[in-house]
Amino acid sequence: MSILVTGGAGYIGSHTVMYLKERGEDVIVLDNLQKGHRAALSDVKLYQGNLQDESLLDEIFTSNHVDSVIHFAANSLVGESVEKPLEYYENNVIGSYHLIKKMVEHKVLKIVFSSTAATYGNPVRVPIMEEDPTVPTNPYGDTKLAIEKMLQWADGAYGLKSVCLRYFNAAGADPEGKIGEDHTPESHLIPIILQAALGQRDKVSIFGDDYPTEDGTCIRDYIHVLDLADAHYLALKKISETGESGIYNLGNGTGFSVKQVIDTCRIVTGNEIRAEVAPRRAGDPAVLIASAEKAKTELGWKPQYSALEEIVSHAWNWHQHHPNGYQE
Ligand SMILES: NC(=O)c1ccc[n+]([C@@H]2O[C@H](COP(=O)([O-])OP(=O)(O)OC[C@H]3O[C@@H](n4cnc5c(N)ncnc54)[C@H](O)[C@@H]3O)[C@@H](O)[C@H]2O)c1
Ligand SMILES: O=c1ccn([C@@H]2O[C@H](COP(=O)(O)OP(=O)(O)O[C@H]3O[C@H](CO)[C@H](O)[C@H](O)[C@H]3O)[C@@H](O)[C@H]2O)c(=O)[nH]1
Repeated sequence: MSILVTGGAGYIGSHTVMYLKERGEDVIVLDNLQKGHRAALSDVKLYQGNLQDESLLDEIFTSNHVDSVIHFAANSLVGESVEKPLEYYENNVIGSYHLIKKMVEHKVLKIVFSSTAATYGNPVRVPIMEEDPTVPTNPYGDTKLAIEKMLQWADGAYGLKSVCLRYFNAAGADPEGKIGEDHTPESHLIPIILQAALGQRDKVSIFGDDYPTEDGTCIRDYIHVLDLADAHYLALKKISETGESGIYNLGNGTGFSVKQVIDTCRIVTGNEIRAEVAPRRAGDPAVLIASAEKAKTELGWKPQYSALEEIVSHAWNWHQHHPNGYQE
């Protein structure tokens, strides 16, 4: 396969690029490096530019034999999207519109899209199934839902086949420690806790302890970044083999509260980690847990690193060896 990966220099994108290359696939990356890192890509052709640049997309599609796209490039922070919704509609929805338009023009008719659990909003049941209602509680989830719909209509009209992967909370790092998670500023729970374990923060803020959960803190389903990478690989194979579009949840089916995640990080790192309750963060649903049975049955997906301790230990290995991320 010859694959264009948008957002390939980002956290999940770079792990997926590495995974695809290890399987002998031909990969090129489009990333504007607003969040991504050149150093997260070894020996991969990078087009540094914006999704919305149609002439750059023309150049990419004419000078490479791209047969499919994996589309990660997006703004992806729940809290930030509530504060800056227009930036999210512009970068995510309008950016995807330009990409999809150019794919159709250049007859590149296979795409795997990074969707999210945030499309569901407050779930009507857990574990969440793909057919459950999608009522996002934040603009970020709404932009992803809009893109899913754009893809569905583009399938009917132009034969663009898509797999939308609704991942729950990506976490962990390459087990060999070659690459990992590095966002500035960091906002994700596990890297923030590990920064506190390294002494780079004095404490972790727990955003709300008055949710309707056992310990009052939000519950999430954490999924290893390499298990996500594997699902993208399987999704591409599925589109090529069956020519069918689909939507799949990706998670482990087990929820951990913010307090449980902090406790797990204390065990893995052996460090005391200070935590303090702070106000709720806008846009957060109380509980998100996946049913990923459909991905297991239809894509043949089998997560390899399901235990939270293992996920955290891979992240801890990366953070210990790269306390300043890619900036050595
Ligand atoms: N991290 C999670 O837990 C999670 C969960 C569900 C879904 N997702 C989705 O997965 C994808 C990747 O997430 P991530 O955590 O790796 O994020 P990330 O910010 O690390 O990666 C996104 C990459 O896209 C690039 N990018 C953004 N806008 C761009 C544009 N207009 N043109 C070119 N490049 C652009 C950034 O520079 C970055 O390298 C996102 O679409 C996100 O919404 C993430
Ligand atoms: O310092 C922090 C950071 C986070 N949290 C809490 O920890 C949980 C996880 O928060 P993250 O920011 O790590 O992740 P989100 O659940 O907000 O979102 C992530 O997973 C979503 C899917 O569930 C999205 O797709 C999104 O892109 C991705 O960032 C949330 O309840 C959040 O309120 C804290 O209590 N303190």
